[in-house]
Amino acid sequence: MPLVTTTEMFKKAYEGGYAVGAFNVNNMEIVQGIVDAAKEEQSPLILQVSAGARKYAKHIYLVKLVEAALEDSNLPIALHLDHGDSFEICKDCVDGGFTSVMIDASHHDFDENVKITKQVVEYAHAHGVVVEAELGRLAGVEDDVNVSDADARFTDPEQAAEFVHLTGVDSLAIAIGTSHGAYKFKGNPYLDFDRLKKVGELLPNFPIVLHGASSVLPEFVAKCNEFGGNIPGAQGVPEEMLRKAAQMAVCKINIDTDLRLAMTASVREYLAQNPSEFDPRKYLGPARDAIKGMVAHKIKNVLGSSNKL
Ligand SMILES: O=C(CO)COP(=O)(O)O
Ligand SMILES: O=C[C@H](O)COP(=O)(O)O
Ligand SMILES: [Zn+2]
Ligand SMILES: [Zn+2]
Repeated sequence: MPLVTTTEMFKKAYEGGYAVGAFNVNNMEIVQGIVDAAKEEQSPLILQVSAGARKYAKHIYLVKLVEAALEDSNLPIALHLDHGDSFEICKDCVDGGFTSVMIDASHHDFDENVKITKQVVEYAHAHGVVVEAELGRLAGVEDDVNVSDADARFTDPEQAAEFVHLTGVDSLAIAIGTSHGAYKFKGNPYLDFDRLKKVGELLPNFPIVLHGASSVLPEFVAKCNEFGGNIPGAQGVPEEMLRKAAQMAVCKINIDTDLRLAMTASVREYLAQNPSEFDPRKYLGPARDAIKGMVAHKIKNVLGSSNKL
């Protein structure tokens, strides 16, 4: 089966009250762990690549890994650019075989965001590629995504509706309280579900995307800290809230931090317990298994996308 766009996936997810997981990929073990889990669960899948991933692994290696995953799994897989910050990077990915791109011009003002997004939509649609955009700002800190808490702004529902109509975008990432990384909430977790509901009412049948949706699973944080790590006070989005969002207008749930934590916890544990081992396959194998287990859990118990091919 060739790569697919997200159009059909989102239509089914919207109607079925579940979400499709979009997992960030950076190397072979991560791709294999995710795809093996999706295969076991017979789930549709979005594999997404950030600018940082393209810098780390090179575009061509990631595309070839995903092509291998397609052949190996026979699943409907979309290959998506995560947080493209310019027309040029989106064009590069459209030309380079992706079936979906995100133009994140949310750091610009509304009119400029509309203008850049429209330009990407025009080019992508002419090449059979779908487009995700972002309105509102998420808080959080990661390599190529760095917005201070003070900058974070929740999405205005009326503006979201206007933005979608003006740009012709296929899906929209909104800010309702999630953030990137492992430190999402200082106190009790809170997501603005009334805002999400309003967006859903103003944009019927339109797929919404939730970024910063890792739940920062306590077992992985504890394992990292037990075996020499130092990530105190990490906190993610409770899985109960993700389930609720998936039943509403959210059709795509982005997960990266949980992959990083699963992998790092496993590598730390293995190396601490086997100090004389130095064969990378010995610690990357279990790390791949840890990713597979975590992703299978998400698909089955959180996203609800098992057996939805
Ligand atoms: O939104 C993300 C990628 O775009 C990932 O979010 P997390 O940091 O919560 O995994
Ligand atoms: O949203 C950001 C993703 O987690 C990707 O992070 P990255 O830019 O460090 O690859
Ligand atoms: Zn953004
Ligand atoms: Zn994101």
